[in-house]
Amino acid sequence: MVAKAIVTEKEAATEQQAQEKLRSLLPKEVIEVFDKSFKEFAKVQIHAGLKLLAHEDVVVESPTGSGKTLAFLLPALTIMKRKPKWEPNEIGLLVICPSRDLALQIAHVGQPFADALGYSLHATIGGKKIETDLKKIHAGVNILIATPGRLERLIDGDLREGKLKRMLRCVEILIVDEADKFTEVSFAASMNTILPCLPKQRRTGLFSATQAKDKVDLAPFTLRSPAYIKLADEKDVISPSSLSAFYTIIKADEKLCALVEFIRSVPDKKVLVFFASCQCVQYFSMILPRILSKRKIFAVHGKNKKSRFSQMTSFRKAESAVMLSTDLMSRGIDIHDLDWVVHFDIPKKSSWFVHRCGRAGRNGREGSSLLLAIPGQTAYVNFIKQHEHLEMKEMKLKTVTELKAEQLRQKVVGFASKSREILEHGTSAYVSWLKASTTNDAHIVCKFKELDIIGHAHSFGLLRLPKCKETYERDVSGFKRSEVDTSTIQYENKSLEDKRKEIRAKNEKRKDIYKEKEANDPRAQLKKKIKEKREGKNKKNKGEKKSNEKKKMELDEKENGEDEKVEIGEKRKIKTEKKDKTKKRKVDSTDAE
Ligand SMILES: Nc1ncnc2c1ncn2[C@@H]1O[C@H](COP(=O)(O)OP(=O)(O)OP(=O)(O)O)[C@@H](O)[C@H]1O
Repeated sequence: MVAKAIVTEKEAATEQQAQEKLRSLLPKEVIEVFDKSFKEFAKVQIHAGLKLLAHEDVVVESPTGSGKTLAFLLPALTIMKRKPKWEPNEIGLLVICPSRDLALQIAHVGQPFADALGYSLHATIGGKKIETDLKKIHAGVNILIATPGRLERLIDGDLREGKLKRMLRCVEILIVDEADKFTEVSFAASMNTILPCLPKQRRTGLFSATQAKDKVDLAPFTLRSPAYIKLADEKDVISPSSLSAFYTIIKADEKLCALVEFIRSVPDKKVLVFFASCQCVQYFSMILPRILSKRKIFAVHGKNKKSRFSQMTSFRKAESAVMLSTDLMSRGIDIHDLDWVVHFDIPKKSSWFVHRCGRAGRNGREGSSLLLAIPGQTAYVNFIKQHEHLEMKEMKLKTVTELKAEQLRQKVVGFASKSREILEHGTSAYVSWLKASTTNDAHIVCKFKELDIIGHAHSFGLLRLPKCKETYERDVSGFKRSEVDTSTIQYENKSLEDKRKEIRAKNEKRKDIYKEKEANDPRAQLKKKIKEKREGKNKKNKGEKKSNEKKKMELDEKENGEDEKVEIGEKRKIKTEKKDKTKKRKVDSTDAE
């Protein structure tokens, strides 16, 4: 597959001409909806739109927040409009994206255009019943926005009727948003189910801020001599020029204190904090509201599927708030007034880092990102600069002190000492952090064995250091173990506590019954006696055995010694006899000579 030359500014003539050219190609319904919200097309919308409308496949790489969503929706809807009528059971546009939240966001952007054109649009994401979704799609869909896993399950679930496959065979445009994400193994199975259902004679557009570095990874999409459109801001980097990236070096013990002090320093800003795992988001969403009681704190992660949408909506609406999230929100999510992105932990893949940063500084609006790095992670700053072309400047968090960190640790230990939920979530969060720290792609530059895991345990406010593979091999003597008896810590949730008490009582009762049974059961008594006797005997035997063994060894030594002596004596005797014989023979022979 020989790709065409990279599209450059020259090729698209002047910006104004290009604007007019694209405007002339779009249906009036689309223009009317677009003009309600925007004045002119973004650069990526011009370049991608002109290529797609010229019947070319495209691979588009454009900075985060540069307007890629409309860059594929506008031309895709225009291509659909070329067909006079779309029947309810014909899907003309299929958009695949990696997360539910992004699918809903794309549907939200595309709905007004679909309504204006009279097309039915549906976003199919996990969490709803397969049958319900299939029923809705069978009733009639022209534009389908789907997460791959969900679409795979719908195709598998519809095999009997096969109506969905027939609908997919009408697809004229396939759009894959955050396309490089689909080169990850986790999506391979789903894509292998979906792609063969689509007609080969279609337009395909792959969009992302970071396209796959190896073009071989794009093979499954069967692109036909695609145009590679690579747009970058002035500094020729993936991140927009409106984004300022920082890092700060803090001790592991002071990490939570650094996050709290930073959030306090931006009271009227919108902050998005990224953690390494769901468990960390769950845990810190329990303790941060107790520390920053005046701030609105929201949380989204893969486990809170039900409340995720409402948390996102509330965060979007809030003037100033803090959102705690996993990398679920690292791609595509558009919160146009987000001011800060904070990396509490580094992501699993370094390419996700720039996507995380790109949640801020969108579409020309100023935004910033801050990496909380601990000693041993400074190499990560250069790693990102080298691999992701994102330069970070150092920032000092002056209000963070050892004393404040220790006071905060004791405060969190206090929370955990009164709430079993916090105690248990803290431990599982810390264990998940340990595992994440050994599996990210930067462990080459940030070696796990150099990470201060004890300092992190203090930052998590743990009462006990969990026993697991990662802590097992380490010197944990520096850990500040709390004297609180954790078995006395109760759940805040009454029903949970009652259940725990019930289980403990049952266990105690079982132990008493066993003891009583053993005391009253002659056979058990006999068994116990025999066992004791045997143990006694064994002990005695062991003792005797040991002493016998010792005696035997002594005897052996002795016997061996004697045997050896005898042996040596006999050997010596034999030798002397031999000597005598040879002497005698000599004497004889000399006589004979
Ligand atoms: N032509 C335009 N003029 C002004 N703003 C626009 C235009 N097109 C899109 N936007 C706005 O820019 C913001 C970013 O758009 P979008 O989410 O499509 O960016 P993106 O490139 O897909 O970002 P990401 O790489 O993070 O997915 C949105 O708030 C959107 O409303």
